[in-house]
Amino acid sequence: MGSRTHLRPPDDKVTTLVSRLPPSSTYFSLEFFPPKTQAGFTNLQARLARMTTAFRPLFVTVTWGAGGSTATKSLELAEICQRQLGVPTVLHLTCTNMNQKLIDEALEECQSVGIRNILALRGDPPREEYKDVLPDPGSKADGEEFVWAVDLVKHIRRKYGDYFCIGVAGYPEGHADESHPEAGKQNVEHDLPYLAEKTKAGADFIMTQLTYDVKAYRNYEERLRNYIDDETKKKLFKDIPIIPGLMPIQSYQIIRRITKLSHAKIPDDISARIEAVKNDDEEVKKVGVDIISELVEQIRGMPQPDGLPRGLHFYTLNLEKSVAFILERCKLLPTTSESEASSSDDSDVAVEGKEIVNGIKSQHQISNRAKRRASSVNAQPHNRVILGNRTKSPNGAATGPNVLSSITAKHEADESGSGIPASQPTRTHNLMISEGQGSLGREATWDDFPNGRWGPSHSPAFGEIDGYGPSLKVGPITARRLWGHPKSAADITDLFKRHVTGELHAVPWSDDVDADGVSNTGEGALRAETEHIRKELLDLINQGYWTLASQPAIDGVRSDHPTFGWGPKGEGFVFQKAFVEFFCASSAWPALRQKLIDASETDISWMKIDAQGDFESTETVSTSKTNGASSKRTPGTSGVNAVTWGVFRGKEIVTPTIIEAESFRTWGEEAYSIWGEWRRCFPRGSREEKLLEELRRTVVLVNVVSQRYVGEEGMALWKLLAGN
Ligand SMILES: Cc1cc2nc3c(=O)[nH]c(=O)nc-3n(C[C@H](O)[C@H](O)[C@H](O)COP(=O)(O)OP(=O)(O)OC[C@H]3O[C@@H](n4cnc5c(N)ncnc54)[C@H](O)[C@@H]3O)c2cc1C
Ligand SMILES: NC(=O)c1ccc[n+]([C@@H]2O[C@H](COP(=O)([O-])OP(=O)(O)OC[C@H]3O[C@@H](n4cnc5c(N)ncnc54)[C@H](O)[C@@H]3O)[C@@H](O)[C@H]2O)c1
Repeated sequence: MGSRTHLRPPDDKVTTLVSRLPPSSTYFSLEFFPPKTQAGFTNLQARLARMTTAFRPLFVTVTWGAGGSTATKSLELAEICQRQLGVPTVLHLTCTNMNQKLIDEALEECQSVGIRNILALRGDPPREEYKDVLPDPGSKADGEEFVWAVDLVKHIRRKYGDYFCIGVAGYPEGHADESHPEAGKQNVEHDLPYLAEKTKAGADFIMTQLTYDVKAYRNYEERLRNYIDDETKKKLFKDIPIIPGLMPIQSYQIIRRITKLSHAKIPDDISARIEAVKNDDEEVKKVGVDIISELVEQIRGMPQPDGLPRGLHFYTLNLEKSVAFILERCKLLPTTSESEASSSDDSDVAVEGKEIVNGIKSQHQISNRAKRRASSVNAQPHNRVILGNRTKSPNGAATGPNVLSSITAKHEADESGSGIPASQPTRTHNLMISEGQGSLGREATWDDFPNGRWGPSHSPAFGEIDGYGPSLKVGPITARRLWGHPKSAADITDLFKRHVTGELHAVPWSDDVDADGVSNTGEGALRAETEHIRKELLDLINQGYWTLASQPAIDGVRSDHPTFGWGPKGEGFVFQKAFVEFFCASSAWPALRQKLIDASETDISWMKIDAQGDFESTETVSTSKTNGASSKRTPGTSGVNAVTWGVFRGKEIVTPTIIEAESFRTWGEEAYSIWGEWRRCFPRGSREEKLLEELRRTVVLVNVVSQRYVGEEGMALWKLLAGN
């Protein structure tokens, strides 16, 4: 054990919580990731308070960025969940590609805040350069090396005894990566001996990769339950909790990307239902709720070993509405008492009044601040999905002390409950969240386009797709296959040219690429809209502007337009301002900067950042000019620029793509770390490695938007940038 003084922790181990549930009951857990931006973090706290109060999961889990990239934020979030909200928390922890001292620091920190559960993972395959990064002397046993998740399980057991309850990952459709290409693409049988090894080393429960394939999941669970370990000749997984991972469907783009990233198959019938509504986000969410609710029912119908409660794990992506609908539809929530029902029309009182205790009160105060902030950008308070057949659960509510009042609370549940005691108006809250009623409903926005182009940075879901941190998305072998061995800036220019002509489907910064280097969406290298500005983009690339993203100006085309349309079909019009984002040499920046400053500020807005985090924009320059009394605009405005918007019948204006300073800065950090990851695909000291490091240090990242989108003026951006 570590040397620090620790709180006497409650027995919040997942296995203990499960053992206290009534036989054959159903429980669920929720996964969250640390948001990228400070505003997102603040808003997530409010959302967590709402979700844990209203949904009462048995426990929550907090992800860990691969290589420790989110270490501080993950620990902060886990502490908020465990201590402030009093919800038993599982911290995910990976063990590869980071200074291994971090692992013990994280485990010690968990002890000091009373966290009793770790999901022990490998993370990305280990990279050579991390082999020498040893932990502090004495913390590792001789010969101990972190290569697989089992090494972390062993380390935790050796050093921390049985303080932690340990979960490990399972893969119903098989695990896939470059570390064992000889095993074929995905092979459940290949994984089983290693899952057995993790269990024998001390794992207490298995949590699975997300799946939409109920047949594959049924086979997997059956296979595990009947698996006989070669060494012990025992049925090793006979009664271990196996918790299937389910991800609510938030948008067409997200499900396409996430299933590719996680190598999960979408069965044909499910795929057809989603494809049929793919251009209408609201419909996708509705159908998604149906699909996941059906999966939940099918999984609940599968036999469990005697009396073992059935667990379900929801990957929330920090979003709340779809989960609220699914929990409601599947009757996974405690019922509403009469008094609760009567409070539903008076939601502000119900939320902020006497039933909210201790820390949670302040959480709701935070959420009110968040509400005010949210209303300033992209607020869509009346967004709602109407679902039929909402019935009240026939089972009684769970009883017990108030979990939110103390971290030592016990967790008990009846047959339908989730395991968290019910002294809050939980079902009422849930209905408010899903139906958009009262203050809870207003706060619980859909975050409609959280991972589309660049949604609002204040969304807790902003910018993440899997919550495991920034990444090149492919391993070294695939990176070299896709992008070759760059030895000069001209080689990089060539890659970008090939990308924009459609010959190469991804550059290292593209989202649309999975671990095998294949397009995620299957829609090809670029969106169809890019065709309209291909010539202009190629001109820019030839000038040394390596373009990463762009869009042409659009002046009110119908929402069912085959190239530019989105949103409810035939019910509105969509608009876009032209923009482009690119890297260019820092030596080219002063002249370009001057050109942008000389352009009319009402026509152009721009932002620039470099590897050191030096940020400049129209507004910072404008502010400094104001100090010299030459500005034409109000300084210090928020830096928020809606560049795509839609006007639909009966709705507020929808703004799926917003360019703003905070998200640009966050993206900038990620974009430079991708240079760093690409560099590591080559041997130390090689020409390629030196070139990529040199470029990482010296290029600047620039984003330019033209405010003019009407008629001929829509081409003004390209003319400005092309002109010398
Ligand atoms: C529920 C869940 C949560 C996750 N959370 C995170 C997270 O927060 N952050 C993050 O970065 N990633 C996360 N991941 C992703 C995970 O880190 C990756 O899937 C990783 O590639 C494998 O991790 P693992 O723990 O399954 O590794 P392992 O158990 O080590 O297995 C990795 C692969 O290697 C094989 N293998 C294991 N041991 C050996 C051996 N001795 N010899 C040969 N082959 C072997 C296995 O069969 C498997 O194919 C999560 C995954 C799941 C399912
Ligand atoms: N500025 C920000 O705040 C911010 C934040 C996050 C992400 N990003 C950018 O978004 C990209 C991924 O986001 P997304 O998946 O939502 O974008 P996306 O897939 O919607 O792409 C945006 C548009 O850029 C075009 N495009 C793609 N690659 C291009 C290239 N190399 N050159 C010119 N145009 C190209 C696409 O065809 C599409 O029209 C990242 O690569 C990054 O450049 C920017």
